[in-house]
Amino acid sequence: MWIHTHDGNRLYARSFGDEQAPALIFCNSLGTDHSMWQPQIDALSTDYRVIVYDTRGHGHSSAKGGSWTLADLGRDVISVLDGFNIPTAGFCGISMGGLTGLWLALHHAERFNRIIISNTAAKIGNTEAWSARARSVRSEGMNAIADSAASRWFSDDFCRRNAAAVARLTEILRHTPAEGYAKCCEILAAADLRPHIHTAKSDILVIGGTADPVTTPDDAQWLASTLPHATLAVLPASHIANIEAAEEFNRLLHP
Ligand SMILES: O=C(O)CC1=CCC(=O)O1
Repeated sequence: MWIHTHDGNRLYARSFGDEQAPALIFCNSLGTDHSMWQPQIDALSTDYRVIVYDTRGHGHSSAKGGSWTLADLGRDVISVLDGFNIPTAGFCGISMGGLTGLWLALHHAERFNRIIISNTAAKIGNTEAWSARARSVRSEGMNAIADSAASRWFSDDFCRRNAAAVARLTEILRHTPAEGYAKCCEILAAADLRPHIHTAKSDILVIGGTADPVTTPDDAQWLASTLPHATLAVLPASHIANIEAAEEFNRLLHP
């Protein structure tokens, strides 16, 4: 299904499972697409209506307009729910998708009956590095960033044992439109929810990865101790914990 956003973009979205089942919407990380949630689609769509979509600028979704903000990513989630006529849902987002979940907890808490944020932080990385990455993909293309992705996303051991799965995800990054990726880097350069998250009213499950070099276990710990209503789970994984520790991740979502 195509979802039209408030600012003229078009999002590619899919629904799996019984339309009457409780809805759970997933929000992907930078440089990936909806297919990163295949382990969750497989495990959860028997009991949930699983909604996945490609974040703007990624996969089949468009990358129109001037600069974007974290609010645009959050409003896109609401547009997807509205497009499927879903009044309330669970939300699960990873990395940039997790930061989007924090924004939703602050601005649209009434639409979510649970919020799960994985491998994320209230401020991911630093502003200058994201601006430099945006400049680099615009001028050099996606190859360099794709060649180095596996070491940011997965542990060495997981890469050795799961070369095909790792290659699949890094090829998605290689084929992500540079402009869409760059615009999302600029969102991350500007987004900083550290001053605000103490006001969040939602119950939030924070998932970290023991070996995550991007959003570290300390970031997860800080989130869990600063959010007023949070639970922390740290999985044996690097940054893309929903794939590297898929079984444990699914157990947290479907206790
Ligand atoms: O640098 C990466 O590729 C990891 C990452 C940072 C934010 C995000 O969504 O993914």
